[in-house]
Amino acid sequence: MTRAAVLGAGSWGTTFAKVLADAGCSVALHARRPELVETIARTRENADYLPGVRLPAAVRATVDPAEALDGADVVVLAVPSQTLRDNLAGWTPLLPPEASLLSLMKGVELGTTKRMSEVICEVTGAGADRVAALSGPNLAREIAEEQPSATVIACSDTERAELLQAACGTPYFRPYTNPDLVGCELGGAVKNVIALACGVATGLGFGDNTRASLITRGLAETARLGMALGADVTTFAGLAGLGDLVATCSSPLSRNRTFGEHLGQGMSVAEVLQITKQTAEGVKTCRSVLDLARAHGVDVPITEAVVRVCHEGESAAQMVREMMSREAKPE
Ligand SMILES: NC(=O)C1=CN([C@@H]2O[C@H](COP(=O)(O)OP(=O)(O)OC[C@H]3O[C@@H](n4cnc5c(N)ncnc54)[C@H](O)[C@@H]3O)[C@@H](O)[C@H]2O)C=CC1
Ligand SMILES: O=C(CO)COP(=O)(O)O
Repeated sequence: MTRAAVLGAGSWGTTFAKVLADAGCSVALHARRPELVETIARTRENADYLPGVRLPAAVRATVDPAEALDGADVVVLAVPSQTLRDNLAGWTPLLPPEASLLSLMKGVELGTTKRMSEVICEVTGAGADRVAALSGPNLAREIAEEQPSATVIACSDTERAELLQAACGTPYFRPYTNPDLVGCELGGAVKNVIALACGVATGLGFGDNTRASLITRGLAETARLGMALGADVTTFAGLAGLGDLVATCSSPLSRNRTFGEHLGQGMSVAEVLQITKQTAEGVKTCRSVLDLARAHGVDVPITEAVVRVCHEGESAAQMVREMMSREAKPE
């Protein structure tokens, strides 16, 4: 039986622990707060993040990362992207040397512009063949409710990707493999930025034409950046590209879209941050994506607009005016 350790008991970490258990793994779920561990053990529910979802008996919550990691074949990382480096510093000495390291995170590190797999390799010293990323249209709540969906497991080592695919496939969760780690990780990170823009449009009262325009042009800028970074352009037509972009930009469950919607309704970034309890990765990752794009000479107008609104005080209305008055060009 595969032994999995899931580090991070937020909405996606907890949901993925359930997926792994339903796929037949024995799962240790590491949470930071002892009271949450105690509640999960007593009620079989993580009421803070997934109220009403019963966790299988094969999920064991623990506050001790050493206990979670002891004997793990698969280590799943599910913390906010900007905290990963610090989290890993504590966990690295405890990692079993042969374990696969699977990132669920969708962000790019501020300052370094590194993707999560790059941070993992750098901090842990693991070879690239041991590190994988899972990305796709995977809104946690829907998966926790066992609504059917598909995803991608990206790893340069295809055999390892296939082992991970087998470890987390269930009747409601269908993983595909893809060797294009760069494209899959970038698709997951940039879609959060585009979802913020779609949220702003929704908050301003705009409808499906606006949203579809942003999704389509957002995909174009993601693919341009991806190609500059060496990704396979076909990845962006897949689940980790278009699939995730459509789900996140369309769903009221998305934290990024909801964040943008509040901005579009006139709230300030500080006000929205105050009422946002979970991670909306795009708010910080938009800056890293813009840095990456500038370093590679790639035009990313939607990302630029999101950076202006999130970090430079531009209003949502001004953002729309500026985007719609850009110079005319061929598609
Ligand atoms: N929730 C979702 O539907 C999906 C989320 N993701 C990605 O998974 C990653 C994790 O997201 P969620 O579980 O949704 O986030 P969340 O905000 O629900 O939970 C984050 C978890 O990380 C823990 N954590 C550990 N160290 C932390 C620190 N230093 N600061 C803050 N929190 C810390 C928190 O205690 C919490 O359990 C993100 O990169 C997100 O983009 C990807 C697909 C779906
Ligand atoms: O990544 C996600 C769906 O695939 C979740 O999106 P949010 O982080 O915006 O909720």
